Amino acid sequence: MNRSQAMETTDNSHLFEYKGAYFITDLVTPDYLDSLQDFEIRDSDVFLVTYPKSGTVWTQNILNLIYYEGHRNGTEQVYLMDRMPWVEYNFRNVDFAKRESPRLIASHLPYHLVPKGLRSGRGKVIYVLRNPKDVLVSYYHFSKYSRKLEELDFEDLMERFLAGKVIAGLWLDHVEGWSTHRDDFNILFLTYEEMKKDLRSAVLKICRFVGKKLTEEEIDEVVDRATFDKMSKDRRANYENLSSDLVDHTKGRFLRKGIVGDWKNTMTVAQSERFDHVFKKRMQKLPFKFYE
Ligand SMILES: Nc1ncnc2c1ncn2[C@@H]1O[C@H](COP(=O)(O)OS(=O)(=O)O)[C@@H](OP(=O)(O)O)[C@H]1O
Repeated sequence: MNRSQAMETTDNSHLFEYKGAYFITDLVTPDYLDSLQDFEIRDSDVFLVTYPKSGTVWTQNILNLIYYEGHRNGTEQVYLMDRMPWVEYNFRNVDFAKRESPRLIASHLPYHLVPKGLRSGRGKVIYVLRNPKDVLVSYYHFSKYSRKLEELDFEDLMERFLAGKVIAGLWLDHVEGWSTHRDDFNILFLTYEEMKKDLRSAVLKICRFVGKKLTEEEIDEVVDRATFDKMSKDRRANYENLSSDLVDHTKGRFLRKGIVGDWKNTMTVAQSERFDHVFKKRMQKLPFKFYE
């Protein structure tokens, strides 16, 4: 496939298509995405992978609280985006090869575009997913304050979402891809909903998966600092230092509501039915269930 076939713009120029997924035009190039195939993976690397708006920043914070005592006890003032940068949206120009191990890295990449080393079982992946209707609603609010996305009314955005013409591509492809190729990776799946229901258990699951032994008090501290209220006020974790080239801080927040089932406050019955009509069949085959 040549470059012009691989890169097709959507109806808007804010995103471009690359090998079945969509990326923010201003923030990454196809050449850089190509180069990620050979990004060298270390056994100690931990990748947090999500479809956008599924709980990335939340889990980033949890991992940082687990790994860094200074983040946990509040003595270090390092922003999450610097501690755990995005591999494909490298807007802080991080030199990953020079970073000390263990490296914590975030990504929205579909399984087939991540570095080859990760696909052959090196490093660890934590994949967090969320009810796609809540993802859509969160994305809708995000697109209002992001300067890199087109602002659409809800109905139009929903059609784009159902067609997969949004960041990272079709939700079903992303989740299905990671789920069906789980055996290629050293991977832990978590849902946003289980994290909301029992954050402590989710933190313990993550600790076990990455091989970190924290004391009961340290676990309590991680859980406390990862709550929505605490994170909203924590400048290191709430993304309010994000450059105003990227977002208009007067129009929204990364930590918006942080609840399960907010789609019911936004979507009409007809919209929800339309969503189900397109998504339900493939969703039923997934090993994840969303009850709200
Ligand atoms: N601590 C905590 N508890 C509960 N929920 C939380 C928390 N931190 C972030 N969030 C919610 O996660 C949503 C943002 O998703 P992402 O961080 O994946 O966004 S992004 O892809 O990185 O842009 C966004 O969801 P919505 O509130 O529904 O918009 C955030 O509020």
